[in-house]
This record gives sequence, structure tokens and C-alpha cells, in this order.
Amino acid sequence: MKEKGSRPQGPNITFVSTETSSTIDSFLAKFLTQPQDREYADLCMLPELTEQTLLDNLRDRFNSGHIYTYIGPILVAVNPFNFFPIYNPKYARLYSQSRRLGALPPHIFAIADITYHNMLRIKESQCVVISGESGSGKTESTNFLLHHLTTLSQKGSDGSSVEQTLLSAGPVLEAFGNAVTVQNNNSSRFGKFIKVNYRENGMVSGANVEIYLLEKSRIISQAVGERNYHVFYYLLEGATDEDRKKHFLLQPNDYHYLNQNNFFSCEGINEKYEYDRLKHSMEAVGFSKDSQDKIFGMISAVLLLGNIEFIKRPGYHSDENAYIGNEELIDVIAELLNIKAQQLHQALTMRRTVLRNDTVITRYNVSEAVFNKNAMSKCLYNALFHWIVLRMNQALIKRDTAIRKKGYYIGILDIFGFEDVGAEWNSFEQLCINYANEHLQAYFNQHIFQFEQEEYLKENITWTNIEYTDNTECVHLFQQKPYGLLRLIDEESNINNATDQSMLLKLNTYLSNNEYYEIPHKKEDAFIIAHYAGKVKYQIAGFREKNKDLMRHDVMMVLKNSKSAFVRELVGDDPIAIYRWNLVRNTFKAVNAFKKSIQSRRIRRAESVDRLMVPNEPLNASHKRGSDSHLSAFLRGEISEAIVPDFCDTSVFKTIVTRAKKPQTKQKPERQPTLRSLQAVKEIIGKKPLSNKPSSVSRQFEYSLSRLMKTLSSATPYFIRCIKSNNEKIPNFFDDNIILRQLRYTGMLETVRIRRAGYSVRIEYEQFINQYRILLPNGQNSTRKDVEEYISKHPYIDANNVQYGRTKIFLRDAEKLLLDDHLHRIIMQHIHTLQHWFRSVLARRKYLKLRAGIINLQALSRGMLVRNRIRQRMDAALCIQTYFRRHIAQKKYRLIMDTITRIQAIAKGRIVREKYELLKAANELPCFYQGSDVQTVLVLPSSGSFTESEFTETEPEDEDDEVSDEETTQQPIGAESEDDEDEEG
Ligand SMILES: Nc1ncnc2c1ncn2[C@@H]1O[C@H](COP(=O)(O)OP(=O)(O)OP(=O)(O)O)[C@@H](O)[C@H]1O
Repeated sequence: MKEKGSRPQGPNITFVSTETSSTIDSFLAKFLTQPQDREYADLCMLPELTEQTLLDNLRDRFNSGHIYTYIGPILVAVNPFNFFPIYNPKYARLYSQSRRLGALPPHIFAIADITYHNMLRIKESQCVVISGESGSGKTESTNFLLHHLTTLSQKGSDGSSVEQTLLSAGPVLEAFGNAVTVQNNNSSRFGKFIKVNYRENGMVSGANVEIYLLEKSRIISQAVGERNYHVFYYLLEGATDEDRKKHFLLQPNDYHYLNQNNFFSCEGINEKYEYDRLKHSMEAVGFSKDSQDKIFGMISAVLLLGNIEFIKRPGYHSDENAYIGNEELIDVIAELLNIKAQQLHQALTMRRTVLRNDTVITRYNVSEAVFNKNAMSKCLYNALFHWIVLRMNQALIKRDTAIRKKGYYIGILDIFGFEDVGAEWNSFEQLCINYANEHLQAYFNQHIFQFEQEEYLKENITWTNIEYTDNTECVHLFQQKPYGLLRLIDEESNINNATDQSMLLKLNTYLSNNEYYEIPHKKEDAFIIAHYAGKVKYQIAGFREKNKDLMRHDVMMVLKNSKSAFVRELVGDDPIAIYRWNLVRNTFKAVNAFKKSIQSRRIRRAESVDRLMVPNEPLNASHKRGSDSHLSAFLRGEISEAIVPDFCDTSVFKTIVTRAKKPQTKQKPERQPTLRSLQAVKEIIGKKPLSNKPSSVSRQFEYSLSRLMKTLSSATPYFIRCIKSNNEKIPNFFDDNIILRQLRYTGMLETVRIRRAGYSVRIEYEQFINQYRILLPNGQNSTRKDVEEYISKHPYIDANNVQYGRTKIFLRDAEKLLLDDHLHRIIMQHIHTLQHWFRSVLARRKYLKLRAGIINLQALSRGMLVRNRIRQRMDAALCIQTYFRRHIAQKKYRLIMDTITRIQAIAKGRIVREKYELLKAANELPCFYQGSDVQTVLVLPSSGSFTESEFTETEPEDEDDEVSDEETTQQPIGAESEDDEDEEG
């Protein structure tokens, strides 16, 4: 059995242990290799179709762990009461990659996939109708669908807040609207339709949840073996000491509403864990800590209301007067609800009746007081639940949904299963639940049988009719006018002095001739309806009150006077009324402001004229009455039609005026945005519009059901039929009788028969040509004849499985698969060709780029090499030039030096000789010179004489000049130093 505390969390789950992961892998391997020749995955493939073969096939599959089976596009889910590891991300990935139903073994993810991709492909809204009896697995299926749908739309992103909010909304709804029942430990006691809105690109754009008929009687009493709503137990077990004090909490067995069966804890439910989970989910959905406190305070107040005891005390007129036995509770409840204790006390014990101008106050007797108290508890809890859903919808609605941008939705309907809780116990709630199921069965029949067979007839198709149990007459029994079951119940509920017995009498009178209505043989206050799922006996007791479902006016007024805005909001006027009232008030303000501005302009003009005239009456007499006079006149109901703008519907004004006169309808301006968004929420979820008469439960229910049916009929439907494997919730136990009963009343055999015999695929010729134009020889220009010719010549299509109607071609699934396969192959070929071409273009582009790059590189490197070589040569040339120039310079230098030396020698010789001659002449020669010849001392040049040119410096030639310039700039450092050395040398 499922452990509540360890419930799998859909695709986000991660498996850590290797042992677990190997179990998953081996399960996956087994799952993917299901036998083809037995345990048929699609019941339409059964070689022999009987009730027994159907059952055997389901049993064989169930025993192999395959809980899902197809009947064409319908999914049959047999609840195993044991979670198989088939919902982990591996499966989610696997199914999200497969686009065709039937390509992989049956699975709920495949339904999510097909709806999602169909929506995107054919651009139509889709809906999934999940049906089955209580405990058959509808809620779990809804959760799996939602998880997979959010996974699909989150692909490539980390998920929008709407998706997260939507997933968190589930635990909140379950805590407040689910309870332990005999059939199911987590039974939804309300119906819900979840609409996930998508943009055209497949991203979630918003969502909304519509709820149907919360079972209110459960709040005050439960059948044996059943509990009250989960939230009571979660709160009492999970609250901290501080919270306990704040909300005046007791133990579960201290509350009358919880202790009637002494059933407080249920195996597999960990209340503390669930309380924490609930708080987290509430936070994720947008309930602040403060809001949560208010909600839990209200829960405590409801529980304490149940503990109020009434005692009989003799009174003046009768001895049945009710007094409160434990008055201290009144103070506590009053504190929790922020109301005056005395007023609450009076409202619970006294009835105030207004007779003409007199108000008569009488005391209730004990049973009346108890009834009144219980009605208050039920209404408070119901209002709280609706308020929570409304707030959740506010969080789920995105701006673009509110302004209705183009997009589609996938709706999931999880409505309470057919119920028969026993001939003694079936009451008004069961009647409503079973009526809803009748409607759904009729919807299923319509889509699977009626529309199908009607179409064959219309299209002139050869067809033998298949019989099925048509329940439309039973639906008519409920809703026909003027004497349908619901009308009669409503009529009798509105008659003041009517009773349940008079209601039964009326029903018997008007309906006894109807074949679906029966009067019990034994005389008792009950009636029998022959539903599609079997006959159900309903006890009439309590029908009137349950249908009227009214909190007494006195109690309502006390709550409306609460100092807490939250309590006032719960029981207060319809937000739409408040919104309308504000709208009208603003319109009047605008009109009057406009008038005022016109008048003030007139005054200004008049004033300018008045400068010349004497006024004979006070100018502002009429003007002074201004905006307020019109508004207050309107509030008194004396509004003049002349000032009402054309676009206002005056018929609703009366209601609004009445409401405006009530003290609590005064709205603060800052509440406008909330009200506006509430209005948007209400518009989207489609609550019944305001009317003067208080609407009965059956009326509201009928209205929301017909709205639901309208929504469903505007979308492409998919069906999930949930089957309960046994009544005792035993894991993996296939109870033949229980399953056979469900197969019978849901018309499963007929469903398989029609799916097998019928042509599940029907396509208009034009659409066929458009869709398969690639296969047809004449392509888009093909005619019906071309289509017929193509089909008849197709090597694999069996002509017996195809029929040509007036406007459509009818095919069996297999033929459609063949065509699709063929189409797929051809498209794939084209895709491959395109891919080849594209890849070659890409490769060539890459090659050309690479080539250009290489050429560039080559050019660069070649250039570099050449430049290097030139640079080397230049260097070498320079070197040679340098050496050469040095050589020349050296040569020149040496010549000059030699010449200078010689000149110096000559000059020195001459000087010496002159000196000698002089000395000689003066006879002052030193003795060693005397007698010697000076000529022998002097060394003379070989020629013995110098030419003049040898004494003048030769001018350097131009060429030598240039070289010497270059030398200074280009000569290598070594060469310079050599020169220097030479010079030095
Ligand atoms: N696919 C599943 N695999 C394993 N167990 C399942 C599955 N579906 C349902 N169950 C088990 O069956 C129980 C009842 O399922 P669920 O609450 O979805 O029934 P339901 O049809 O919604 O009943 P109700 O109409 O009373 O709300 C679950 O608590 C769970 O233990």
C-alpha cells in the first residue's frame, strides 16, 4: 500500500541507491518488451472478443505489472494499490520523445503527450476525462498527468511559476477536500476540472481550477470507518505549541465533529509530515503566514462550533427552549471569528422574524439550535474551501489569460466517481454525484458510440449498428423541464411549509411513470433511480435543507459584522456585486465631474457677462447640489433616468442599491485591484451570475455541470477509465468479480467492439490531400479520384479496411499507421536529402574558409621567408660594403700619414739646415759640427726635391665622400672600433 509520507513526487524524483536504480532498469526493460501475441496492449487487437477474453487479458497484464491497457485512444488503468516504478524521469523522457499513441506500451504519460502535441499540431484545446468509481485511481491519474504535462511544457526552461503553483495546489486541495472513506484513504469529496492554458508556443500561460460540490455533510458527521477532512487531523497533530495556544486547539478526541467514530489516525498517513507539506504547499501557492493563521483559526472555530452543547430549559410557551450548556466556548469562538460573543450567542439560540413592522424573537428548540449550529459550521467550511480555491486561481491566472490572448488549454476532469454508500445512507450528495456521473457517461457514449454511428449513416458508410446502453433518458429524468427530478426538488425546497415527505410525494406523483424512477416496494421515505451503473436507493430525509443550504440570516449578519476582513470576505457579498457597485459609483462620479466642469465653465462665462449685469438669483443654487445630490438620490432609489448614462443597465441598479444600503458593502478604494482580479477569476471559472433569488445547491450544480459540458464539447476529448482492482485496497490483487462489474457498467465490451469494427480515422478529402500530398502523384492538385486510386494501389493497405464516404475517407487505425509510416519515411527521405544538401553546403563553406585560411598562411610564411633571405643578403652586402670602405679609408689614411711624415721630415730638415747655416754663418757652431758637412746629417728624399703638390692637401673625391657618410651610419660597430684602433695605431 502507498505510504502517504513517502508518496512519489512524479518526474522530479531521484533514485539514489544503486539497488533501486537497477530495479528500475530491469523493470523498464521488462516494461518495454511486452509480449505481442498475448497480453495484448490494445484490447482491439484481441483475436477473440468476449467478456471473458477481455477480463483474462486485463488480468494477465495486471499480473505482469502492466496496469495500463488501450482501447484505441482510450486508456484503461487498473489500480494496483501498489506503486510500480513507472513514473520516474526515464519514462517521462521516453514518452515525451514518442509522438504516436501505441508506439510504446500503454502509459498515462502517453495520454499527456498525445494531448499536448495534438494541441500544438491541430491548434485545438484538448480535454482528458478521467472516470471511475471511488478509489479507482482518478486523483492519482490526474496528478501523473499534470506532472507530465508540466514536464513537457518546461522543456528547455526551468519552469514558470504557474507550473510550480499548479503542482503545489494539489496537496492544498487534497488537505481541505479529501478524507479517509471506506473505499479510499484519500478520497476526493469534491469534483475538479483543471484547465492548463497554453500559449501557441506550448508554454503554460496560466491555469485555473473549477470545483464542484464539496461534500459538506462530512464536516458534522461521518459514516463508520470514515474520517472528517484531512486538514483537521493535520492541524491538530502538526501544530506547534504556540499555534495551539493561538488557535485554541485541543486533541482530536476532544472535538465532537471528529470523535463520533473514534477514528483519528489512519494507517499510512503521517499527519505531522502532511501538515508540514501542507504549509509548504500553501506558501508556494501564495498564502502568506498571516493568511495561513487566519485559515487555521477558522478551522479551529468550525471544530469548536461542533462542541457547543444545547440544553433544554423550560420556557414560557414551551418546555423545549434551547440554552447553551458550555457558554465559555462562545467567547473563544467569538475571539477566533472576531465577532461579538453576545451576538453569536443570540444568533445560535434565537430566531429573529420580521412580521410587517414588528420583529419577533423566539428561542429555538434543541434540535433546531443544533441544526442551526451545524449549518453554520458547514457553510463556514464550505466558504473557506471556496475562498482557498478562489485565491489559488488568482495565483494561477496570468495576465495574458485574463485578457484572453490567443491560446489553447488542456482540461483534466477528475470528478467524484459513481457512489452507492448503501440503501440506508444514500442522500442528496450521492444524488448529485451520480447525476454528474450520468452526464459523463452520456458524454462518453456520445463520443464513442452515438456520434460515430451517426456519422457512418450520414456519410453513407456500410455499417452494422452496435448496441450500447444509452443513458440519455436517465439524464433527462434529472434535468427535463418543467418536471425533472432536480426542478421538482428545487420547487419543493422553495415552498416555506413543505417537508421532505411532501417532496417525495411530489416526485412520486410526477415521475412514477418514468422507467428510470422507481418507488420502493416496501413503504419508506426513499426513491430509486436506475443509473447506468446500477439501481441506487436514495433516502429523502434532509433533501430540502441540503438543497437550500442556507446559513440562517441572523448568523450571517453576525459574521458580516465581524471585525476581521477575512471573515467578512468569506461570508460577504459576492465580489462581483461589490465590483459592480464600485463601477456604478465611479460612473456617477465621472458623470457628475463632467457635469460640474460644464457648469463651472458656464459660470465663468456668466461671470464675465455679470460684470455688466446685476444677478437676480444666487448663481450656484443648482450647482451646489453637485455630485452628491445625484448619488444620494440614487442611493435612495430616486434616481432620475435622465442622468443615467446610456451604457448602464438600470435593471441591475435596484439590486445594487439594496446592497449599497447594507452597512458592510462599503468598500475601501484600495481593495479595488483584488476585487478586479477576483472578478477575472470568477469570470474565468464561471460562477453563476448574481440573481436576486438565493440559488439552490442543485441549481448551482446543474449550472456548473452544463458549463462543464459546454467546455468539454469545445475540446477534443480523451478518456481514461479507472478500474478498481479490489474493494479491500489489497496491493496487486485482481478481483475478477469487482472488475467484471466495472467493465460491464462502463460498457467496456461494447467500447472495444465499436473501436474494432469502427473506422477510428476519418479525414475529409481536402484535408487528406493536404496531409498526404507528398505521397500522391499529383500532389496538392490531387482529386478524390486520385486518393482512391492511390489507396487502392497501395501494396499494404487492405481495401476492406477503408471506406469512402461522401466528404470523408474512413480508415482503420492500422491503415492510418501504414499511411503515416509511409509518409514518415518519405518525409524522412526528404529530410535526409535536405540534411545532406545542407551538410554539404556547410562542409563546403567550411572547406573554402579553411582553404582561404591556409592560402593566407602560406602567403604569409612565404613572404616571411623571402623577406628573411633579402634581409640576410642586405646584411651581407652591407658588411662587404663596410669592409670595402674601410679598406679604401685605411689606404687613404696610410698615404696621408706617410706623406705627412715625409713633409715633417723635410720641414724639420730644412729648419735644421737653416739653423745650421745661420750658426755656421755666425761661426757659433758647436765644435763637433765644425768641419762636417750638414748634408750628410739630413736624410733627403730620393728625388732630392718636393713638388708643390706634395705639400698641398688633396681634395677627396665625391664618391669617397658618400662612402664616408654611409660609414658613419651603416658601418658595423666592429668595423668602427677597428678604424679607431687603426687611427690609434
Ligand atoms: N497508478 C496507481 N498506482 C498505484 N497505486 C495507485 C494508483 N492509482 C491509485 N492508486 C492507489 O489507490 C488509492 C486511491 O486512488 P485515488 O485517490 O486516485 O482514487 P479516486 O478514484 O480519486 O477516488 P475518489 O473518487 O474517492 O477520490 C491511492 O491512494 C493509491 O494508493
